[in-house]
Formats: sequence, structure tokens, C-alpha cells
Amino acid sequence: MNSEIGNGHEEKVIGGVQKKSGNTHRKSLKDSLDGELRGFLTDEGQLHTYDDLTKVNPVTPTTVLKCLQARYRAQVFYTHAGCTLVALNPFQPIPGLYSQDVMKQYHCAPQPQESKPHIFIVAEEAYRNVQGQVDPVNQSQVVSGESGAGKTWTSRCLMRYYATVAASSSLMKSQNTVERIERRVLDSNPIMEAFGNACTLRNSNSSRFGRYIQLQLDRSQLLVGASVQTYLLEKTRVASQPTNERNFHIFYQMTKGASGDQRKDWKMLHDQTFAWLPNAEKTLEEDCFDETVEAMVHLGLDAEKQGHIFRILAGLLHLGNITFCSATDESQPCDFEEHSEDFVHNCASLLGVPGQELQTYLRVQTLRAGKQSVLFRPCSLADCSVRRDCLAKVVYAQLFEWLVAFINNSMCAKKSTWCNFIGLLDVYGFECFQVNSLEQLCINYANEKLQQHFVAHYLKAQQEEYISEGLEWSFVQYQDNQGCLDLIEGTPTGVFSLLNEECRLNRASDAKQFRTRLETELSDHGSVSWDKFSTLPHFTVAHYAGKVSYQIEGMMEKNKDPVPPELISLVQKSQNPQLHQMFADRQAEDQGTRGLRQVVTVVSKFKNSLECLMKILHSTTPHYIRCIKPNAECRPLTFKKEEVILQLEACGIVETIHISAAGFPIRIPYWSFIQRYGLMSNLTGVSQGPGENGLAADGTDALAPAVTAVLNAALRSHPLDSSDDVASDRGSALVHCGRTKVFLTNSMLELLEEHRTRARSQRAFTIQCCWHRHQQRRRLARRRAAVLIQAVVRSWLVRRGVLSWNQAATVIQRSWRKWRALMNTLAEAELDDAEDLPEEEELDPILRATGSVQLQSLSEPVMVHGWPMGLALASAPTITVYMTATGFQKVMSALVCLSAHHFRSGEYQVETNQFKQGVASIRALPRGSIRLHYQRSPLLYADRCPEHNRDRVTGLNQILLEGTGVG
Ligand SMILES: Nc1ncnc2c1ncn2[C@@H]1O[C@H](COP(=O)(O)OP(=O)(O)OP(=O)(O)O)[C@@H](O)[C@H]1O
Repeated sequence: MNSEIGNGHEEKVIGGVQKKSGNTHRKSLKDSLDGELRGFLTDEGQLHTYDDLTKVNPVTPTTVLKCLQARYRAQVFYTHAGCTLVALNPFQPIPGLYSQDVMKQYHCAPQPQESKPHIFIVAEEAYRNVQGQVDPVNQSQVVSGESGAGKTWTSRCLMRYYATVAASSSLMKSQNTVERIERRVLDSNPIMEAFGNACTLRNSNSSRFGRYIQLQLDRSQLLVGASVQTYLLEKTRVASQPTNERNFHIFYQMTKGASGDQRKDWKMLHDQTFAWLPNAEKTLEEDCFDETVEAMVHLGLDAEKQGHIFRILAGLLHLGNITFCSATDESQPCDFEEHSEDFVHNCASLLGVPGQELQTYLRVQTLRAGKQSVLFRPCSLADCSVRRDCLAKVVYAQLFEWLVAFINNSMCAKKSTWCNFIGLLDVYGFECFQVNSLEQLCINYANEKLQQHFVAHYLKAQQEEYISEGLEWSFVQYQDNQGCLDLIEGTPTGVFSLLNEECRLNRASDAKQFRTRLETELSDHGSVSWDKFSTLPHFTVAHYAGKVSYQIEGMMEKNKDPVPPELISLVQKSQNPQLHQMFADRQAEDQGTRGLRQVVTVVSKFKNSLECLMKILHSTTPHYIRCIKPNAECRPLTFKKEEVILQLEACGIVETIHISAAGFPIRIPYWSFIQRYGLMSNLTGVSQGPGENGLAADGTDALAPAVTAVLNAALRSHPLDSSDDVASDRGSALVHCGRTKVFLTNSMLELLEEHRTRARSQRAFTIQCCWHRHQQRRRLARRRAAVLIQAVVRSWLVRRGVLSWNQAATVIQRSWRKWRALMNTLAEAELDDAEDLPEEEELDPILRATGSVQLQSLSEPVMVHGWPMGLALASAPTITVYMTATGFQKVMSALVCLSAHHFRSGEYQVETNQFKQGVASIRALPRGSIRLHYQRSPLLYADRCPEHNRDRVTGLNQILLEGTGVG
């Protein structure tokens, strides 16, 4: 990246004009602090990270410039400067900087201003202001800067942003309308640029007109329409182009992009050259005919209308090739040069006007003598050229105006459908050339007006507010340009008034005479000066951005902008419907206005339209975007400090920075302050609305003590110095309490915010504790209630269970008793038949004691309880059974066991004599053998083994067998 610093001449002379770059700027650039201290205050390595120029430390033009340069080097092109956005032109497309995703990102951000500085922040801020309906709801964005700084580019980006944002938030129903309007708004750009832009020395796509675009939004902030207002088209360019510059793009587009048929129609041969198309060999990306035609189609300009328009333009090109030569007889009109005959003919044919009349009126002036008689006076050679140029200028200007009206018709919504608007003002920046004339005076006057608006909005408003709030603060002196404005627009002794007066006097204009008049009338004005030694009459105006010297010669003629009436009548006869329509309207207009005031001069027209614009601006919330051209050669990524600082001063950024940084940029009404920060000193009880609290006797808001308490609390939170308060030195440097507002520096605001965050987190903690306690209590109470309910239910269930068990037990007992009684009876009856059992004393005492049956195998005795005895028997080869039949159940068990084993075959031997019958009695014989007497038992169920599959030893049997070692 290149970086060039100027050599700091006392006075920089640009185009014969003294720019305010001398002492001031050199001082600005050298007002740097001592190197070590500067290094301590500002980390130069981090300069590119500063998003706001008012935050660099210390805020001087030098550091600001360095910051901008560092950011530019890091390819960061947008930086805030207080309420203004500074946009540096990269002079090369930056991928992804304006993509749809980036637009959506800014649109959806909760706090867009906290994102990286971007043109979309300004766009979104304006859009949200409309959404929030904060007064004044309508918004305007003033994009300014010198030629080539990027104003048109920025306006295009803003338009694309709104088209996207409005479309993205639209409902399906309105999608078509939004797309249609959005498309049309965007399509108006290529047309306006083709007809209104040209390649100049300073910018290859320079807008030669100013424009104010109004984007109309409905209640839901959808884009429903748009309108364009244009200012001061540089129509002289049609007929005369400054050296090395070009005509309007549309002419080159036509000659380069026309088809064979079109060329034929427009009478343009391939090798045809046109005097009004200099530098035609230069090919620019703006020479894109197809794009213009496509946009025309989208906007509703059909092929027929386009044909008429292009024929008019081609006619003008042929007109430019007409040249004159003096007639041999001086009383006769000038002659056409030889080659011009064809061009006159072509021109007449393309414009659809009678060829003969065109030839006449280009060279002859008609003078009315009374109502009837008309005199013809041949024009001088110079006048002939002037008349030719006049015709071209008036036709082109009228065509441009018609196009703008057509675009407006196709985009503008009905007044009933929109309620708010966002306006984009793209105006030419401050201009000063070698030779400056009426155009520059008008342009610089417009810039003065806008600067005043800026000053009124920001700088002046700040100062006035400080004063009205009783704030004692040494202000940075800003340049009030009211003096300069009075010089230009003042009545009756302003430049414009005197110029108009001169034009209305029906006499030949004399520059020297007018200069003397100006000098006499304006001698008291401090903003005008005269170079007594200059040969050319001129006057020098001290504009806010520097001194500009205006040449008086030709100014009056330009102001009158006379159009020979015979030429107007000629085009009114045109067979070209477009041309005819354009001038039919003009006639009505001219007649009406001329009736009221003899001459409507250029400056009075311009002044009126500017006043309307200023009225609109004053009724809206303004946003400022200052485009900066980092180098005059339009080289990518080249930053020239000297050129940038001039522009920063010219657009008032330096003043903005000073005021923002030195003063108290934040001001909050007392009531709002208490609302936000009252919690820091437990002032939450303050509930009055704004203004309800009234003012104290000295005009101070009655909330002042409360505010002071909050501020003191914040100031005393300083870890090192807790004795600070509002009145202390540190306090008064950070904050000031006005009559109704608190004025804060950024650092005080940060301190307050920090304090507030802490206070809020303390409150949040307390609330959380209370809430947890409350939750805990509720949980405990619920648990207790649940336990109680469970206890009651369980006891009820137990009671119910016990009751049913009791009943069941009673039933079982009863049944059991009944059954036992029955068994007893049966057993008794059975045992009555049995033979005598051995005496009790003969039994083994063990058997008697245990009540068990002992099965004596040959190897070892086996004790068997209950029915598994059968198995034991089965596994013993020879068995001797001793039984103590102390109970009937035991006997029955033995019976069951013994009855079971007979189903097993072969492995053991049991002596039975009644195999198929049940055991009727058991006898233990003295020799150790057992004798079983079977008979059918009435207790059939007792024979049954619980195991159905008697062949297998499973379950308890298995366990028992294992336990006893059987098997
Ligand atoms: N943000 C940008 N990114 C890339 N290139 C840019 C940007 N802004 C401007 N340019 C380049 O700078 C050129 C000049 O910009 P633009 O035409 O917008 O200037 P201007 O201020 O409107 O000039 P004028 O007053 O002469 O119309 C553009 O053609 C474009 O090439």
C-alpha cells in the first residue's frame, strides 16, 4: 500500500484556489505529542482496532489520520466518528463486504451498533427508527464527499439493503409488490447513471447531477414505492466536454452497443466520429448498452419509446457535427461548412423536425416587432454555435427530466399506501477547479447548506444544549458558515440576488461592471475577497472547506440560460412523439411562470429546489455518511494523508471529533437516569414520570439530589480513591449535572454501567436466594403432605388386609377343625381294627423322641421325614423300619411314602402282600423286618406324592437325597 504525505506548504494552491491547508493542516499533522508519551497513550499497533475516531487517544487530527490509515491498510473501510460514519473508498471490489448474508447479519443483530462499523449499521439504524416510530419518524441519510469518493456506490448499497430488508420481512402476499418495487428502484440506477453520469478526470463514473431518493415504506415498514428528485444536471456537458473528459455514458453506449439495424436507423456508419464524443476509444465498464436497455424494459419503457429516445440522442450527436462558417455577405446568415449539410439533414430527420426550419433557426434570430410583424436577424458565427449548443442542452435536459418523471411514475406509490420514508441524498461534494463558474458556485452553495444542517444538527445543538443546561465547558470553536451563506443567498445583497438582478436588466452582461457592483454591495462581508491584480474579473468566497475563486465572465449568461424561442417552437413541431410530448409540457410551464416573473434564472430555480430539500431534511432524523477519497488517482489501497485530512476538514469530521471527545457526548434526562441507575443507591421508589417531579426554584430538576447520590456512589466505587464525588476534580471531568439532564463522558457511562451490572447481579442473587428458599419450603410442605397421605392409605390398606386375613383364618380354622375332627374320627375307626402295636418302651428311644421314621439300611441308618421316605426306601437294598406313630399324620406320611415306591421297578425290594391295596397297618417285628398290611384307605388324597412325575427325583427330593447321602 502506498502512503504519501504532503510537504506542508503554507498554502496549498489547487486549481488557482487557496485551500485551507496551510498552517492549520501542517499544524494538524505536526501536533503530535512527544514520541514516548504518544507511544504510551496510543498503542500504534492497535490503531486499526478503534471503531470510533473519537476513541483514539489523544484525539487529534494526526492520530485520527493514523487510525484511518491503519484501518485502511488492514482493509477496514468504515469507521465511526461520533454520529457520522466515515467511509474510505477502497477503489477495488471487496469480496463479501456487501453480500446478502452480511445484510442479513446486520439486520438480525440485536444491537447492530455493536457490530463492526459498516454502511449497513447506518441503514439498519434508520430502518429501526422507522419501526420504533420515534419522532421524527422519517429518516434521511446524507451521503457526501468529493467526486469519486464513493457516494453513488454507497447510495446503491443502501438501496440494495432496503430492498433486501423490506423483501425479507415481507409476507408472501406482498412479496410480488416488494419485488416489483425493489427491482424498479434498483433498475432506476443504470438508467439514471447512463443518462446522468460521465467519465471525468476525477471519476470514471461521475454523477453529473444531485439526487434525493425517497424510499417509501408502509405501516409494516415494507418498501412500497420510491421517488427520485434530481438537482442541477450538468447539461453543458452534452455540447462541451472538458479536456480529457467524456460526454454522458449513454452516447458511448449507443455508438458501441448498437445493432446493425439500429445504426442504420440512427444514421451512424461504423467509422462515424462525432465531435461531441471525445475519448470514444476509451472503453469503460459503464459502456454497457444492454444493461441500460434491460433496465428500461423493466421500468416499462417499451421498444417504441426506446426507439424515440435513441433517435433523439442520435439526432443530438449529428447536431454536434454541424459547424458554421462566415457568409461572404455579412447581411446573410452564416453558411454551413461543407460536410455539415448531411448532418443537418440527419439531425432534422432523427429529431423529426422540418429540415429547412432547423437550418434557418440555427442561424437566424427572430425578433418580434409588435404583435404581428416578425423580423429575422442573421446570427454571428459564435451565436450560431451557441444556438446549436443551446438546442442540444435544452433537448437533453428535457429528456433527462422526462426520464426521471417516467421512473417516478413507475416506482412511486400512492400517498395513501405509504406513511414513512427513508431519504438518501447523494450530492456532489465541494468543488474547486482551475476555473470555477456558476455550476461550482451552486454546488458549493449546496454543500454549505448541508454543512449548516450538519452543524445545526450536531455541533450547534450540542453547544446550545450545554449552555441551556448551565454547563460551563470550554467549547471547541466550530466554523459557523452562516456568514458565507448570507454572502451567497442573502437578500437583497447576496451574490445570487445581485446576479438575478443583473440578468433581469435587459442589457448585455459586462463582467467587469458586475464585479464592481459586487465589490460595492458586498464590501462588508468577511467571507468574500478580491484579487485586485487579477486580469480576469472574479470574486473569492471563503467556504467552510476552503477558499474558491469564481470567474464572473459568462456567469450571467449561464444564469439566464436563454433558449431561443424559435428553437423551442421548432421541437414542438417534432414528429417524434417523445420530443413533442416533452416540449408540449414545457410550453405550458414556461408560459405560466414567465407570466409571474420575467426570467426564472438557474440560481433561483436551484435555490428553490434546495430550500425544499432542506425543509425535508429538517423534518427528518438525519444520518451522515462522509465518503473519503484516499487518493486523487483512484488507485486501489493507496492512502494519501494530505488529501484525506483536507477532506476530513471539508466535511466537518475534525470538528465532530473534537466536540465528541472533549465534551460530554452522552446526556440523559434525570428521570430516565434514575429509572436506569436508581437501583445503585436503592432509589427504586422514584416513580414519577418525566417532568412530573417539576423543577426546583433554581430551575434544576427536583431529582437532582437523587441523581447526585447515584453518581457519588459510582464514583466512590473506585478502588483507589473512594473519596471522589461529583464536585471533585475527577468527578467534574467525568460528569456534569445540568438543569434537567446529566452529562456524561464515555468513561463515566462505562463506570455507571459496570456499577449497574454489579447492582443488578446482587439483586438477582437476592431474588434467586428468596426463590430457592421459597421453593425449598414448598418442597418440604409437599413432602410432608405426601408422607401423611401415604401413612393414612397404608394404615387403611393394612386394616383392610388384617380384616380379610382374620376372616380367612377363621374360615381356615373352621375348615381345618372340621377336617381334623373328621380325620380323627376316621383314624379312630380304622385303628380300632388294627392289631396291637409294640409297647412304647420297646421302641427305640430316639424314635420316640423324634417322632420320625428311621430307615435302617445295611450300611447306615437313614432318617426320613414325611413322604420322601419312599425314596429312601427305594435306595436301600434292605430296609428295616422302625416307627413311632405318635401321630396319625406320621402314620399317614409313612403310608404315602411306602405307597409311592412301588411305582419304581427293580432297584429295591419291599415285601408286600397286597400290592394293589393301601397299607392297612404296619407292624414292626422283633427281627427287624417290617410287615405291611395294605388295604384300601379312605384317605385317597393322602396317597399322593406332590411330585406328579414320580419317576424322577427332583426338587425337594433331590435336596433331601443329597442331604442324606442317599443315591
Ligand atoms: N465501497 C466501495 N468498494 C469498491 N469500490 C468502490 C467503493 N466505493 C467506491 N468505489 C469505486 O470508486 C468509484 C467512484 O465511486 P462513486 O462513483 O460512487 O463516487 P462519487 O462520490 O459518487 O463520485 P461523483 O460525485 O463523481 O459521482 C466507483 O466507480 C468504484 O469503482
